[in-house]
Amino acid sequence: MIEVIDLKKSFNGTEVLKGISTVFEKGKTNLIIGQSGSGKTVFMKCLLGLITPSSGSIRYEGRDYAEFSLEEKRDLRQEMGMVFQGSALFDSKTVEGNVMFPLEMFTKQSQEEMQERVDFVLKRVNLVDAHTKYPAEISGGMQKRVAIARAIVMKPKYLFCDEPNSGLDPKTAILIDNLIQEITEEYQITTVVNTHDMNSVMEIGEKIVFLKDGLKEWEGSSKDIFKTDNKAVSNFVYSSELFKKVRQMYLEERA
Ligand SMILES: Nc1ncnc2c1ncn2[C@@H]1O[C@H](COP(=O)(O)OP(=O)(O)OP(=O)(O)O)[C@@H](O)[C@H]1O
Repeated sequence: MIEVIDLKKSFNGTEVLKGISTVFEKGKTNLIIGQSGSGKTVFMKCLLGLITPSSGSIRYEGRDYAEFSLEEKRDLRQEMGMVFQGSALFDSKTVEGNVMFPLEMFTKQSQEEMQERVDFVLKRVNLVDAHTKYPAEISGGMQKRVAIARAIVMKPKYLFCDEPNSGLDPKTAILIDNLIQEITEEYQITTVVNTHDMNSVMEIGEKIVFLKDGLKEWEGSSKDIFKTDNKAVSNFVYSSELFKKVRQMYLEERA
């Protein structure tokens, strides 16, 4: 679980995060949405410990990050998996080499143990025949699966995904979303996803935090988002005619 309390961040006197408080529970897929420039990336980088907040606190399993020793910060970093926008795989390494990389870097496991773990996670993301292929030889959806396998190979407590669907067709995007949600639940990970994808909001939004101008404007689940009368969130989510119609049908069905 991650608790965020009155988080603020300024750059050169400009406040970008203006006091955000929220809770991300384990076993849940938590989404951060909001317009470009609303502070999503800065917020996620604070959660990852890559940016130091100006004030406020972030608690991991109840413990304030500011109180962690350097060693504890390093340990925490190893409990965090990350799926980057565009997958960020090493082109010169095979699928297997990419997934094994964190184990080689951060553990003292034997080759056999590492191989067993790599085989397990690749199977878990439904990639069984791609071990020796290079990223350029597989599809974007498969690359995403490799990125997810690499993110979970160290058995993380926390999983952060930055725009995991960017560049994918809608059907593949839904498969990737569902995979992230399944893994989150199965391994009881606290997952935070930064997304622009409204399909993701509807499909896997167990908890959605909507940021606007550096503030939490709204939070709730994908079900709540159908019913909300918050103008900012409905203007953002229902900016397309299709989603307006979906929402209308949902509300009519329940009238
Ligand atoms: N290192 C930095 N120095 C100064 N300003 C920054 C820095 N990083 C981000 N900002 C500013 O913080 C604001 C929020 O940026 P952020 O990247 O978090 O937005 P975002 O919601 O992730 O946008 P997008 O959806 O386009 O990725 C922007 O005005 C940005 O210019």
